[in-house]
Amino acid sequence: MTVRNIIRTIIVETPSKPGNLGKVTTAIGKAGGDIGDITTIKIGPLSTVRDITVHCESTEQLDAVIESIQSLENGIYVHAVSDDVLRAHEGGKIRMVSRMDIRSLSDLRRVYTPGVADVCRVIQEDPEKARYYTSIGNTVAIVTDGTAILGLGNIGSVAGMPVMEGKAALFDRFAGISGIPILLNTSDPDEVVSTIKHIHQGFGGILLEDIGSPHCFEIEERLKEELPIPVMHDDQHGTAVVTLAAVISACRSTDVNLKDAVVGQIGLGAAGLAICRMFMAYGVKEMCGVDRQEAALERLKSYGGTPLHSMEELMERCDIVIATTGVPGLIKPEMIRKGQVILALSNPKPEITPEEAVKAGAAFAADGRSVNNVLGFPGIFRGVLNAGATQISHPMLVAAAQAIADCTTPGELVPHPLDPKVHVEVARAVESVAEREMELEPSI
Ligand SMILES: NC(=O)C1=CN([C@@H]2O[C@H](COP(=O)(O)OP(=O)(O)OC[C@H]3O[C@@H](n4cnc5c(N)ncnc54)[C@H](O)[C@@H]3O)[C@@H](O)[C@H]2O)C=CC1
Ligand SMILES: CC(=O)C(=O)O
Ligand SMILES: [Mg+2]
Repeated sequence: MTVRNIIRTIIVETPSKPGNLGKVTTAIGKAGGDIGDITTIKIGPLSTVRDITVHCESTEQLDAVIESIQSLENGIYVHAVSDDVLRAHEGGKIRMVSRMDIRSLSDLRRVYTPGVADVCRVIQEDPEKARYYTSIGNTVAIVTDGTAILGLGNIGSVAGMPVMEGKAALFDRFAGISGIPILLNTSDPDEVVSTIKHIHQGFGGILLEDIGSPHCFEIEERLKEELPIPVMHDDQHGTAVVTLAAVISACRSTDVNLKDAVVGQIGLGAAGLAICRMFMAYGVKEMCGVDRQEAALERLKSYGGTPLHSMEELMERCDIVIATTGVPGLIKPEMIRKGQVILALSNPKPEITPEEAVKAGAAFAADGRSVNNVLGFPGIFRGVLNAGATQISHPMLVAAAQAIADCTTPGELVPHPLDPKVHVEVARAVESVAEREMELEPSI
């Protein structure tokens, strides 16, 4: 499938006669545009106005689509072109809402003063009760320092807020969890750790997001050690879980034994290194990697992986190739070996489109739209919060990957993210491992 990141709504007026909408849709298709929704806005005796959502590969293609419609003439007009994605973000994507109806004075006194004071006292006497009488146990901080926002780089945490709001929306939609974005204006590990430590008690868990490497590794490790609540850097472990699930499915379909396959990782940053660690822990014997930074190669080596000298060598040697570099178009079609599995996961644009990879001979190919950590993090946090676990462990992550793979229909690499079953199954798998671990090592 071609990557069509430009989504616009074109407002088109046509004469109210049969056949005119067909002319417009044909004109859009001829210029290479892909049609999404069509909504009729007005039907008059003489003319009809419709909103037509069009997905394009580039602004040049969008211009060609508009030109193609306009050239139809004979009463067919483009009135306006609006940017749906920007429009959808007007006012932000999330807000805090009350779970209580406040209609009477007695409601007010129950929700707020004086009634609330009794609840404060109950929690003061037994802080554990905050889990029952506040939203803390169902709230996760989504913390970024803005240094690795998608593949856009260090654009700052305010510019990254739309991503954090997106994660919060997904937490709510798929797991019923309140996600609260926290935008840091420091990426110094000491300051980040200290800031999160000072605010952690308002949250049931901490999701670190789009924090660049290598400082993300130290920040996560220290927070995991020092905080009594689950902490997970999603770009590391959420991505590794979903990638492992996708590769398990690909191996099932191609009759390849994953543990015997040679797996190559291009880009050994937050996502890439965690993917390597996850695959090696799963039992992959030969895990190769490349990165343009020597220190990243050293890190791979320290975990038992094999650093290679070039991407060409990796492409030549590996059966399964995963890329998380943030560099669009990095993998050229001529580098692909017949029968390879190619997961080019960078957002918003992959290292190679699945369409190009399959055309070049890949047996399976996917990008970051389908193999995306959205399949993991909502259920992972639902599971640990349900269990009251204080850590997210490696066995929980493997169980999450297995649950995702088990929800995948044959022929697909991963389930559809809107399939509610996948999030429920991930939560169930994580919760049951968490409970087992807590039985073995109950916290004091
Ligand atoms: N599909 C998904 O669920 C996810 C996708 N990603 C994507 O992965 C990409 C990387 O994200 P992070 O790991 O968080 O960033 P990062 O900045 O921690 O890592 C990027 C790594 O790629 C390396 N790199 C850059 N250009 C390279 C090249 N030409 N050859 C070899 N190595 C190169 C860098 O040196 C760095 O080590 C982003 O585009 C992000 O959108 C990240 C997390 C989840
Ligand atoms: C999906 C995601 O977390 C990323 O691209 O950074
Ligand atoms: Mg991310």
